Amino acid sequence: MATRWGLCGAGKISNDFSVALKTLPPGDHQIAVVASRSLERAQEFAKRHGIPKAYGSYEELASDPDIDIVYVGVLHTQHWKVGLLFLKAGKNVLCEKPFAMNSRQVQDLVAAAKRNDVFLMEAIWSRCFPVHAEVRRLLAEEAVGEVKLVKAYFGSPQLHIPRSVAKELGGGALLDIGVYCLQFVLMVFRGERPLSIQASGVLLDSGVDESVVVALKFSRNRIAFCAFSISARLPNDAVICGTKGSIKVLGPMHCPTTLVVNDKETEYPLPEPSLPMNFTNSTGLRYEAEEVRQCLLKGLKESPLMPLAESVLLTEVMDEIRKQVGVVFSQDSQ
Ligand SMILES: NC(=O)C1=CN([C@@H]2O[C@H](COP(=O)(O)OP(=O)(O)OC[C@H]3O[C@@H](n4cnc5c(N)ncnc54)[C@H](OP(=O)(O)O)[C@@H]3O)[C@@H](O)[C@H]2O)C=CC1
Ligand SMILES: O=C(O)[C@H](O)[C@H](O)[C@H](O)CO
Repeated sequence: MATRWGLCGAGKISNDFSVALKTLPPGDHQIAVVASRSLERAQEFAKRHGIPKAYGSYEELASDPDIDIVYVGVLHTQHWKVGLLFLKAGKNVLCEKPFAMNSRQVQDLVAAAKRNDVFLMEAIWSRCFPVHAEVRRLLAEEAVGEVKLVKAYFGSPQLHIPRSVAKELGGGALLDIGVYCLQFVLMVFRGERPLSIQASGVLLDSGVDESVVVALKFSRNRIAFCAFSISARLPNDAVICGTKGSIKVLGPMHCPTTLVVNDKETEYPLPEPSLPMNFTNSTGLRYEAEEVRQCLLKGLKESPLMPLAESVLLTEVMDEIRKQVGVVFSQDSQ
């Protein structure tokens, strides 16, 4: 029986998610419906992607009994509101990153999932990539000795994109792309809460972060350094430095296909898309979709690859960084 998906939002990432699912066996994944605030946009999207049903409201999607899980692909300013709508309707939810605008909103989502006994996962798709699985395997066998330092960069010039720069649209580097650097560090250090966080950043006139650097300290004298920017192009790689060698995830580290372990390079190629995509390596969204399917088949309520407790910690770390660099959203006082 195929996993039946309902898409919330008919935008860019939903387009890529739909195309990525087409690289998986149709007996395993089907997109049953797409919902948009605009029925016309939903119908156009459904026609382009061969989706049988289109709704002009998220509420209709929340009431549809014939879907197994909702993919939330709307702006992160909407994740909390629409996530609660679906969770309270008893729907399983895969919600795009960042989970929500702050840790209080994330905790509300987690509480609603537990209260309604449904599956919930933050779509940190990176963790489902074969490269990240290999990184976890190498770390488990201490292939580079004791890890002492982690570095993760992500710079993507996107000041021309409204949702990247407007505060009311959840703009800023941290929530959009810094989240990938920080999640990588937490993955390497197995979800440990950092002992200290030191952040420094520069803000746009809109009050969102343009570029940020962060130093994090962990137990046993381990440290991490992250830099992320929506104006500068950075190498976008991540490096794990141990006492016996190094592991390098080549850019784009958030959707990687190349791993270098002690100077030995291995490729993990992606399938080609059947339709145009909006973002880099988006057929890699297939990996998180399959992770979700496997979780649902096992009756799990969260993914071991991105546990809800780690999503809460990740957002708490981002809250602290925002506090230090001076980015405040309206959602922080609601
Ligand atoms: N995993 C990944 O690789 C990526 C993840 N993302 C994440 O996906 C989410 C969506 O990003 P993206 O697809 O680029 O966004 P889009 O600009 O394409 O918007 C997505 C949807 O959000 C809704 N929306 C857009 N603007 C507004 C607004 N002003 N007010 C209310 N709703 C609005 C619309 O839904 P509707 O159709 O219902 O009107 C739209 O279709 C973000 O949270 C982003 O972080 C983005 C890129 C890559
Ligand atoms: O998740 C992402 O990839 C981000 O939302 C950015 O919008 C962008 O795609 C990075 O280049």
